[in-house]
Amino acid sequence: MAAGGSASRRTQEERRQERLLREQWQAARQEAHRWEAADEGERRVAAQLLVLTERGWRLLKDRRWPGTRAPHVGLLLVGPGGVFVVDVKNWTAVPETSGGRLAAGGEDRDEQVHKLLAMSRAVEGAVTSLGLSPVAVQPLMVFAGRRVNATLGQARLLGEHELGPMLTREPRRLTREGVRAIAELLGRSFPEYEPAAVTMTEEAAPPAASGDGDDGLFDLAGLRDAALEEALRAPIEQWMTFLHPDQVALVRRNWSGPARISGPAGTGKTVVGLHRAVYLARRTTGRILYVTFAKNLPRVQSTFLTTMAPAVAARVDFRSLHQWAQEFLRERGAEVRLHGDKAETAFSLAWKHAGRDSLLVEIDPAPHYWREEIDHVIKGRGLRSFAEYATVRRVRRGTALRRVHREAVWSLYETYEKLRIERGVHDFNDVLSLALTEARRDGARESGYAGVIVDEVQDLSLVGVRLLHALVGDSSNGLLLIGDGQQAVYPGGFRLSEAGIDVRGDRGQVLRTNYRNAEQILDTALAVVAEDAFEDIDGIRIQGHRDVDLTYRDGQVLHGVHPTAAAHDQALVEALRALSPDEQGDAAVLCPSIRAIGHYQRLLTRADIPVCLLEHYSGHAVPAVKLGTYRRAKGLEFKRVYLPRHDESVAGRPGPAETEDERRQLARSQLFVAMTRARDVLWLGSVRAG
Ligand SMILES: Nc1ncnc2c1ncn2[C@@H]1O[C@H](COP(=O)(O)OP(=O)(O)OP(=O)(O)O)[C@@H](O)[C@H]1O
Repeated sequence: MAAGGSASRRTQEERRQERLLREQWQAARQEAHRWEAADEGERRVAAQLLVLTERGWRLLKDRRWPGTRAPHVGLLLVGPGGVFVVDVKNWTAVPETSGGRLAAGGEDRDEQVHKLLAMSRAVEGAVTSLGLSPVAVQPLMVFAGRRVNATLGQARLLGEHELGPMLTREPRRLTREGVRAIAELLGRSFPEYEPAAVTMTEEAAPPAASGDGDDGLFDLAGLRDAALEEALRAPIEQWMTFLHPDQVALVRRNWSGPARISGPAGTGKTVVGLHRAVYLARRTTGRILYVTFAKNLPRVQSTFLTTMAPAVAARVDFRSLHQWAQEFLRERGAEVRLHGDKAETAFSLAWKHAGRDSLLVEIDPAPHYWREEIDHVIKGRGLRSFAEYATVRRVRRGTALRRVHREAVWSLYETYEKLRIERGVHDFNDVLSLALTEARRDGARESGYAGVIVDEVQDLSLVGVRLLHALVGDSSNGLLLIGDGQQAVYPGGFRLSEAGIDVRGDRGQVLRTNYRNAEQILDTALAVVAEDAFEDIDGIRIQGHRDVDLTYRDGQVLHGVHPTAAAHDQALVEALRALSPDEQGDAAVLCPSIRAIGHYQRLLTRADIPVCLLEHYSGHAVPAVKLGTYRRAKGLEFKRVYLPRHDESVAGRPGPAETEDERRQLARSQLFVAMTRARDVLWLGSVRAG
């Protein structure tokens, strides 16, 4: 019954929309018919755009571009889907795109695209003062009497048939008020060419479109379906369209070589990175690589970019560094035998032969610390000889090692390598080193990437950064590194100069306004790392307690100390149960270790609270509480964040290890990252000691 009822409501709504559109189309045809400067094809295209003006869009005709000798540019269209700079073509020859150029009838017509792009850039510049990102400005060439749907770099090419439905399907990014403000600004910036340029013809008779079928390629059914979908679609998030003007300036910046954007947590670094990816994808015909260290983040970021700019999404590759490196090696036919477990076994044996009875146990008896030393210091930095290791600055490894200790580490490393090679397997570091060798063999021009953007760069190894640099070299706008040394969640580190990357002067930019966290939350998080000065990847030392500008938002930090672990867990369950399903979907429980994840997954499942592990999260709304480690939460954010037993990982552990301070500092950085994922509510659970 219910389904039948909704089907008939849908049919009624379809009919209503169709009637409305037909009326609007006929009125628009009559108005367009009176445009003197246009021929019949252009009038039909104009009529389609006039239909949109009945649906919340504003059309600015015959605009002049002041201060240039460029001819007038035709139409500017502003609507819920953004700003479109429109050039209508009524060519007798069929438009073709090949080799990234526009042609028709065997003649190159690419200069037409260049003119349109130049105008589009002028429009992008004009709307910067309103904080409108270039992603919301699109050059559009429309072909009267044709069916076309293509992109050529930044320009979209649409036929008369596709125009109305495609524009109606654009993501909803501007409100009615936004459309009005932008149209007014553009009206002032690009005045009408000449008041007389668009005049009425003498003959004001209605054209032959009064229902006798002469609708050209007007796709009534397509537009009807798009209009029905539009009513159901929620607007996309504000940050996908509007930025701070300083952020827009970074998105549009022309850098003569590698560049870096840094800034404390929540200052919009990733947001700038995503807009920049779209900007570069539109400026070039090449591919853009967007890389992070974390495995789950690329999926989430790809979802965001697809929502922001569906037309270029397929040209931006979101990858984790290791995933990308493996694909790269496979494509080149290079053999990779990555086998984490067998490599781990090789290390365990190496520890037995060359570690557990060595001097190293004086410093730390746990093999894990020495595994990290090999991974992050020796192999992560691509060290080849003991001479190099003997003198290397061990960035973010505060525990001092004397020469005898370094000799013992080197002997452990050599034993591990021998056993690993005997087993015929590679570890994660080997994958990056092999890829670096391949990339250097090919040279930057062969990589096919017009731009590489690295997010959370502080988590990469030196070899990883060298690899990504090798893909684009020092080309203009080639490499953009985004990150914040304070949020390093892995041991070890490097300086950019060691990778041969120079970001001095205007190529190093800092963002300072936090848009994410309520003040109380940020204060609580900063208190954790207040004493931990750190060295950023540009080699500059920064105090733990940084000055950050806050955008006003109210929030809460709830700290509960419970007498027992069971009472603590019960309090967590009750806090999550009190949330509505939507609120649960915007909440995350974060833990320092994988073991703790298992515990809380069982706890929440038993309490019938839906759970989505962060490793399966893709950025789409899911009505379930997210659950993952602090490391997995990197780069993400949630309205509510729950940190059970949050103080235990940063508390000291019993035992003599000299590495304890270093470990605790790393644990504080991880806790800081976890806390700064919270926008509105940060729940901190503790179990009373003793
Ligand atoms: N100009 C802006 N206006 C409003 N909100 C913004 C703006 N820029 C960014 N934001 C919001 O700020 C939040 C943080 O942005 P983003 O994730 O890019 O920060 P980040 O610096 O990469 O953070 P982190 O280093 O902690 O991962 C996001 O919710 C984003 O929506």
